[in-house]
Amino acid sequence: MVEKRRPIKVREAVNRLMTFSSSGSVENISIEESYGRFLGEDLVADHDIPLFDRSPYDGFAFRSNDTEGTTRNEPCELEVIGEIGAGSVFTSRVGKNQAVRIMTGAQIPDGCDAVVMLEEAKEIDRSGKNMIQVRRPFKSGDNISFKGEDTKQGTVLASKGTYINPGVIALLATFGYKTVPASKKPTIGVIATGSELLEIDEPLQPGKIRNSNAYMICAQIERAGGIPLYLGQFSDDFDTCFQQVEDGMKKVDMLITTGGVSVGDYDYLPDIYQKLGANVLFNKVAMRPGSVTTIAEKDNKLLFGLSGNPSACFVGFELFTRPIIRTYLRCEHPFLNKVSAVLGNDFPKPNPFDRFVRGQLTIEEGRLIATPAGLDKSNVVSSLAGNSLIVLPGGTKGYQKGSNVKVILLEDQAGTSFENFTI
Ligand SMILES: Nc1nc2c(c(=O)[nH]1)N[C@H]1C(S)=C(S)[C@@H](COP(=O)(O)OP(=O)(O)OC[C@H]3O[C@@H](n4cnc5c(N)ncnc54)[C@H](O)[C@@H]3O)O[C@H]1N2
Ligand code: MOO
Ligand SMILES: [Mg+2]
Repeated sequence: MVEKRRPIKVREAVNRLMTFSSSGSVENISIEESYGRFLGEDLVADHDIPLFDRSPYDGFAFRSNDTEGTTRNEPCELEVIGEIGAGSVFTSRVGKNQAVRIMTGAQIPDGCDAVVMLEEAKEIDRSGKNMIQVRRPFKSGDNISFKGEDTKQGTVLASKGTYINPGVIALLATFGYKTVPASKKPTIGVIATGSELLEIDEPLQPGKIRNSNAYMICAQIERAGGIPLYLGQFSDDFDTCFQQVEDGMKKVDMLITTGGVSVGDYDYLPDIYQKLGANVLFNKVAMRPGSVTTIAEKDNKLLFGLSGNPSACFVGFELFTRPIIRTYLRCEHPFLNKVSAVLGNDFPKPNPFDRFVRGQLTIEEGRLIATPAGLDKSNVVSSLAGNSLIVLPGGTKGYQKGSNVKVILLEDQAGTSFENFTI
C-alpha cells in the first residue's frame, strides 16, 4: 500500500523550515570583489558627509552681510583676495568686503557664509585690485553645501544583509572600506537522481532525458547568493544515492537533491532520510507545482528534497531554499517580494491547491501585467524562463484575464519579511 501523505499549507511548511534557519559568519573581502555580495554588518557613517561646508559651484565665497541692500543698479564691490580649487584650504580669514575665488567642492573659507556663481559675478579691475561686483543681496547659507547635509555621523546607511549594488559600493568607498565585511556564502550541494538522466553533452537516446535540473538549480543558488557545489548525477540505485547524500553532506552547508522524492518504486529519498536518521519536516505541501517537496534536517543541516519535475523543482527552490540562503546571508528580508498585477490571460484550470504559475511580468501603459508562460504542468521546462511566479490561491475553478493577482518577483533583491510573505 502506497504511503498516504498529508499536505500542509505553504505558510506552515515555510514556518517549520525557518525554525532551522541560521546565519553564517562574516568574512572580509576587497571592495573590488564586493559587488553582488551581501553586507555582513550594518554600514554606519563614522563621519559627517560632507565633512566640511563646501561650495557646490565655481564662484566666489564672501560674507553675506556685505551684500545687504545691493541692487542691480547699485552693486556691491568685493575684493578678491585669493583663490582655491577643490582639495585646497584657504588659510586666512576673509574680512569685510572681501571674497575668495572658489571652485566646486572646495572648503568654504573662514568668515564666508555665501557663494555667488561665476556667471552671476562681474569681475573688474580697480587700480590694479581684482574686484567682483555682486548685483543682489545674499542670505547666510546661500549656495553652500553644509557639513553633514548628505549624511550625519552615526546614520545606518545600509543594514546587514543588504545586497551590495553599485550605490552601496559608493557608500563603502566613501567611508573608507578598502575591505568589506561580507556575509560568507553558504555552499550548497546539488545531487541529481534518475536513471533516465543523460549528461547534457550526450546524444539523446530512447527513454532518456538531459539533466536540466542540476544546471538550473546551480544557477538559482547563485542568484540567491550561495555557492553551488555540483556533486553529480546518479542513477536510481539506493546504495549509490545514499552514499552520495551521506558523503555530500560532509562537504556542504546544505544539500539539494532533485528527483526520487515521490512514491514511485525508484523514489529512494524517503528511505535515504530514514536510513540517515534525518528529521523529516514535511513531505507534502498543498501547492502546485512542487507538492512532493520534502525537507529534512540532520545535525542542523537541511536537506532539500526537490521534485524531479523541472517546474516543481524550480518553485520548490524559490519558496523554500532561497529564504534559507538569504537568512544565512544575514538578510533581514529573506523572502521573495510580491507585487499586485493584472492577469494577462485566462487561467482556466481548477485550483485545489495554491498554484505558482511561472510567468512574465511586464509593464504595459503603466500597468503591471502578469502573463502565464508556456504550458502550466510541473514536468514542463518551456515555462521556466520568466521573471516571476503568479500566485493563484487554491479553492477556485480558475482565474479570468483581468483579475487582480499577486506576483512573486524572482529577480528582486530587497525581499520581504515572513509577515508579508502571505501565501
Ligand atoms: N502515484 C503518484 N505519482 C506521482 C505523485 C503522486 O503523488 N502519486 N506525484 C507526482 C508529482 S506531483 C510529482 S512533482 C512527481 C515527483 O517526482 P519525483 O520527485 O519523485 O521525481 P522523479 O520521479 O525522479 O522524476 C519526475 C520527473 O522529472 C524528470 N526529472 C528528474 N530529474 C530530472 C532532471 N535532473 N532534469 C530534468 N528532468 C528530470 C523525470 O524524468 C520525471 O519525468 O511525481 C509525480 N508522480
Ligand atoms: O510536486 Mo508536483 O509538481 O505538484 O506536480
Ligand atoms: Mg518519482
